[in-house]
Amino acid sequence: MNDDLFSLAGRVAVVSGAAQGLGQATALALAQHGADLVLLDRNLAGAEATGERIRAIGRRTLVAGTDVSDPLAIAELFRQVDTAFGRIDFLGNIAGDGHLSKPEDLTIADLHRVLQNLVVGRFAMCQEAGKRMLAQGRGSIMNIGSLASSTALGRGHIAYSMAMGAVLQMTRELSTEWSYRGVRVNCVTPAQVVNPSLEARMATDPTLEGRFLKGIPAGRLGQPKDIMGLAVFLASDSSEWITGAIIPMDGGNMAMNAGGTPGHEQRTVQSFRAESK
Ligand SMILES: NC(=O)C1=CN([C@@H]2O[C@H](COP(=O)(O)OP(=O)(O)OC[C@H]3O[C@@H](n4cnc5c(N)ncnc54)[C@H](O)[C@@H]3O)[C@@H](O)[C@H]2O)C=CC1
Ligand SMILES: O=C(O)C(=O)C[C@H](O)C(=O)CO
Repeated sequence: MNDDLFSLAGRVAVVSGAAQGLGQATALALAQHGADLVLLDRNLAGAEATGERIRAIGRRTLVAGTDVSDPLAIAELFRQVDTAFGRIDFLGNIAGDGHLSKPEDLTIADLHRVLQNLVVGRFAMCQEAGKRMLAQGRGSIMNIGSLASSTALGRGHIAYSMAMGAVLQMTRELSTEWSYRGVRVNCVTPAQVVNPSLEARMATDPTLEGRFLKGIPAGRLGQPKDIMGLAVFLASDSSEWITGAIIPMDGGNMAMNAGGTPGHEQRTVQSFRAESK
């Protein structure tokens, strides 16, 4: 155990989705605590910009425009990591985006695309990183799931929820298979965190933020910075006995058992009965 509870000096972390949002915040936090970084994002220019900030504080980087829905590209990336760093201590498995469609309108092609991106992509990343971590006898993986991993959101989240539910079970299975060999696997499940697509949806529907906030006792939406300390903790030796955990990062959403935010104003049972007469 390191003297500094949260030191990542000498560690190598791979972070997907590193161009912006939760991935970028994770990468910056890990670098601030001493880790060298492998940064990947299909937005290569964005990942490069994150890399510049990380090199400015003296850490080494490998930056790639890898699309995580392409398992061959992932395998190639990890070969490059072997050459550049020769080890992997932490995986922040974060890249991904949403997809909205009513269940009755969801095309099978879109369903495949969402599952390929969020489920196959997250798994291929875990598998490549995990094989190396198992060989080292240590490592930590942080999968990003969602409040949609364990509760229905409605409002067109069918494909996304199916995928994020799978990410949660993937985490539990991998933790069960790998933890006794030194590889920990956890799942962070955020509620609504501000990002460009969420902001665009809130701009289109001015009632949306208020409805989100009804499900968030902490009284505000999440910000990318909210993941920084948690990511450092999960990457550090301080979380040595934390594995298979589902960690809500949600301003209290799961605790109040509100589930997702309904697509309509809440109605009391009384008013619902009156309407149904
Ligand atoms: N923002 C939110 O409210 C929540 C987000 N999440 C999940 O957290 C993850 C990160 O979310 P944010 O940082 O807010 O999103 P974001 O949209 O700000 O950033 C996502 C990043 O991932 C990259 N990316 C997307 N698909 C990719 C692919 N196939 N290959 C490589 N890069 C890809 C994008 O280029 C972008 O840089 C996503 O998987 C999202 O589904 C989960 C719960 C809540
Ligand atoms: O509730 C919504 O609408 C969301 O978009 C939820 C979050 O943004 C999300 O991505 C859940 O994972």
